Amino acid sequence: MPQPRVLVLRAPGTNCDEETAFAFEQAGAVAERVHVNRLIENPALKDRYQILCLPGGFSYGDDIAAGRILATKLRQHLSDLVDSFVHGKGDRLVLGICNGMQVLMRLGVLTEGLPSPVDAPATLTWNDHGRFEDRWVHLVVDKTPCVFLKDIERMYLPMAHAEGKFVAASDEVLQKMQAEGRLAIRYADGETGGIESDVLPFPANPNGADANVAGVCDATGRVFGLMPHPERHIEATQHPFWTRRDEQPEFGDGMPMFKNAVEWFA
Ligand SMILES: NC(=O)CC[C@H](N)C(=O)O
Repeated sequence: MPQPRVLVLRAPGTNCDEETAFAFEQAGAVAERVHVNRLIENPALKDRYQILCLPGGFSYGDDIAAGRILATKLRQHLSDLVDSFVHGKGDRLVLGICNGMQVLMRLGVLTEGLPSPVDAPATLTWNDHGRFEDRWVHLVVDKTPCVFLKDIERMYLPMAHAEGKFVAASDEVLQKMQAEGRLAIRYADGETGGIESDVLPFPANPNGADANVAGVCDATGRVFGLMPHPERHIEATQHPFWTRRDEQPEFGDGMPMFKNAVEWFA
């Protein structure tokens, strides 16, 4: 099987790049962590990679708004890189995890093609309770073209964010995203495993996100951002109750996402 090469983009304040590169490597890819300044010095580096991954963390200290500065830096200095992964020949993938999703949202690549009644069709803002929240959440996958979520129905993953509440600018935006399968993954109730209301009460929906949205993709399904951390649950023993399970699954719930990305290039 061809081994895709992953560009794991680092910036000051990134703190999940090692785990994310490790997850891709475990899934069979070749992953390299590259600082954004190295790419600005040598933009041709981008041609070595098939997957662009923006990992979690606090790039530039979450100053102004989480993801804002790195997104501006990418737009100002590396728009060719972004364009080649997002559009190009349509033969590359983009994944943003947590702070990476925040960057992709600020760049606008996850909301392309949507009506924009205000300055953006949708955004990520502060959790309803106004605090950083760090714990595990139940997730359900919608019918979606998202390459990373192929054949995945549910996941149990850690979340760790303060600015993770997905908000759409209008019902029209939400409806169009839903119709296109772009509201790819949502928070679900831990007891029932379902989504019983438009906005599930806390703690099932940890931030008050519209339609319980935890991650969205573009219309092609090749560009995906999610707030929870799949790279933190790639091994069965990372599950908080692993010692109480009768049988251990082969992998943690996050692993199939990385494998799907690798297999897309097969
Ligand atoms: N885990 C992360 O990527 C941190 C998310 C982000 N900077 C926030 O707190 O909103």
